[in-house]
Amino acid sequence: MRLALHLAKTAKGQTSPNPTVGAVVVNNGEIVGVGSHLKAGEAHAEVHALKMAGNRAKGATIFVTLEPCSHYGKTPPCAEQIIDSGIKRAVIASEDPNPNVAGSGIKLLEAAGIKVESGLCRKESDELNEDFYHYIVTKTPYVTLKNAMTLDGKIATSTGESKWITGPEAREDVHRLRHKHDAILVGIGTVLKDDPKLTTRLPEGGKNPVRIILDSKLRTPLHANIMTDDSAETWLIIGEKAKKDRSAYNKQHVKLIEMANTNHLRELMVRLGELGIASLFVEGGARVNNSFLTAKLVNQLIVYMAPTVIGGSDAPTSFEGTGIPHLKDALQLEYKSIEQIGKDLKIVAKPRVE
Ligand SMILES: Nc1c(/N=C/[C@H](O)[C@H](O)[C@H](O)COP(=O)(O)O)[nH]c(=O)[nH]c1=O
Repeated sequence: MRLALHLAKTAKGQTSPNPTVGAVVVNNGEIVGVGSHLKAGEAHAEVHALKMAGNRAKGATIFVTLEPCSHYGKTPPCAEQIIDSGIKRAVIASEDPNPNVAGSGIKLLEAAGIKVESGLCRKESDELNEDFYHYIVTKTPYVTLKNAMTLDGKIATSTGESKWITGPEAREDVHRLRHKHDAILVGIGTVLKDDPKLTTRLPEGGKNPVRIILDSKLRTPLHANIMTDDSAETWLIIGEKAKKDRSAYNKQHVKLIEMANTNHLRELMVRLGELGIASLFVEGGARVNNSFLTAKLVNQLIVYMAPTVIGGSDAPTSFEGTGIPHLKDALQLEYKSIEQIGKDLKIVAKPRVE
């Protein structure tokens, strides 16, 4: 199962809106087939592993990180293919989170006389696809909010300098996160201040997320990187009152999405969910962070903390704006991991489930 989980992990970022899944077929203690789901619409992990096993799947055991599908999607159901292959035992980490199909794959296997055990490494498997589970159930994107700040919580100096607070290793890690997300969101403030590319730039390459800009008054400059660089889509979230002359923004990779009120982030999450965004990476700035914080839309917080101190009451912190006035209403999190990356700390925290 650990090998199946590793196979699933390596494809994270490639399979949206599907989960990442890994499968391993073992016959008499020998690995005879392995597979991962590599791209939505293509073969599922189990199919790759069974194809590799061939007739050595007969009497074998399949280890799979997510319950085999039982419905006809773009490919025939895996449960049927497992049955036809002669597998005699199936070990499953997690049941399918889709309430409509949870357990039906397992039932099909058991009805065909296959011995099924579920729950092995369930926690790791569920964590791997937490965004997918959230999206399947809520139809809105799973939101990861990322901050890069100094030890004293600043994201820039009082004179506006911010490049760079964190080191190259931490910044490369941020690009790994971008690769794993369907979309990246920043406010117009970040576009005007940093003119970011918001693309995934990794030595080994990677997928560019859709670039989403909260830009109620349509102030994105036409010469901005996100407008001139068409290697990724750019969606501008604008208000109804945004200046009418929108023709200049009429580009192949640019979409204008009009909202009655761009501050209604929950409504925006529904719209993005409808547009197939299952995972959203919020990279600031501080006012946007505050909006997601006060709207209680943060599903995961990732903080890169540099061992530097800059101080200054005018130096901006990660969450500006109103903040949460009373401690009793503070966003309560629990630490999931704290690791050092280069000179910086990477802290992953998730809202505490009451
Ligand atoms: N200032 C820092 C960051 N700053 C991140 C900015 O808010 C903005 O997302 C970047 O400028 C994006 O640029 P591009 O997409 O790479 O062209 N982010 C970091 O991780 N560390 C820092 O030190």
